[in-house]
Amino acid sequence: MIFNRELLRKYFIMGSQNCHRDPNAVLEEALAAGITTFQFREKGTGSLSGEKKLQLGRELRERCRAHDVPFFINDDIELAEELEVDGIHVGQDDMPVKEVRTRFSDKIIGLSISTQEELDRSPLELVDYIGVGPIFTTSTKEDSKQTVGLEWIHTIRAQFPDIPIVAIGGIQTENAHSAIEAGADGVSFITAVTEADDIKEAADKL
Ligand SMILES: Cc1ncc(COP(=O)(O)OP(=O)(O)O)c(N)n1
Ligand SMILES: Cc1nc(C(=O)O)sc1CCOP(=O)(O)O
Ligand SMILES: [Mg+2]
Repeated sequence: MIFNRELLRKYFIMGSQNCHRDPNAVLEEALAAGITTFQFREKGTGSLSGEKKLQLGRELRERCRAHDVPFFINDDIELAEELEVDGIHVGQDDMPVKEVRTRFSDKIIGLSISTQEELDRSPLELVDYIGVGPIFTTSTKEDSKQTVGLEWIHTIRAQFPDIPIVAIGGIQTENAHSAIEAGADGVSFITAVTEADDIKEAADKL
C-alpha cells in the first residue's frame, strides 16, 4: 500500500483490552463510520496473546481489507508478516526503525516521538509518519510519557514543515480539531471510539 498523509486523518487504534464488547463489532462500526486507518494494538492488562491474538488479528485484518482501509500492527514485528499488514508502528523502546525498514522495505512505518531528544536521534528519513504525543492526558496507555500539549506539534512542524504527523493521546471529539489546527495531518485515538455511545457520531466529529 502506498502511503499518503490523508491516511492519518482518522487513525483508530484498538485491542480487545479496550473493548467492552466484541472488538469485531466495534471495528466494523468504526470502519462504516469512515476511519482512515486502523492499528491493531493488543497490549497491556487484559490483552490476548499467542493463538488468540493471532486469530483476532486475522479477523480484524479481513474487516479492514473488506473496507480497503490500511491495517497496521503495533510493536509485534513477528505478527506483521503473518497478518500481511500494510504498516507497522514502533515506539522508541521497540525494534529500532532501521531494522524494521530493513525487514519491511515496502511497508508503511510509523514512529512515536515524545521529546526533542527522540526527535533529534531518530532516523526520520526511514519512516513514513510520526506519532506525536501524548498531546492530552491519557490513561489508556499504561506507561505513557509526560503530556506534551499542542505546543509540541507546533515545535515539530517548525523544524519539519513536511513530515506527516498524527497526534495521539487523550484525543476526543471536543479537542481533535485543535490538534489539526496546530499542524497535525490527523488524529489517532482509542477511547474516543471504544467508549463512545454512538461510534458513528464520534467518528464524524473527530
Ligand atoms: C499512531 C501511534 N502513535 C503512537 C503510538 C505509541 O507507540 P509506543 O510509544 O510504542 O507505545 P505502545 O503503543 O507500543 O504502548 C502508537 N501505538 N500509535
Ligand atoms: C497508544 C498511545 N500512544 C500514546 C503516545 O503518547 O505515544 S498515548 C496512547 C493512548 C491513546 O489512547 P486514548 O486515545 O484513549 O487517549
Ligand atoms: Mg510500541
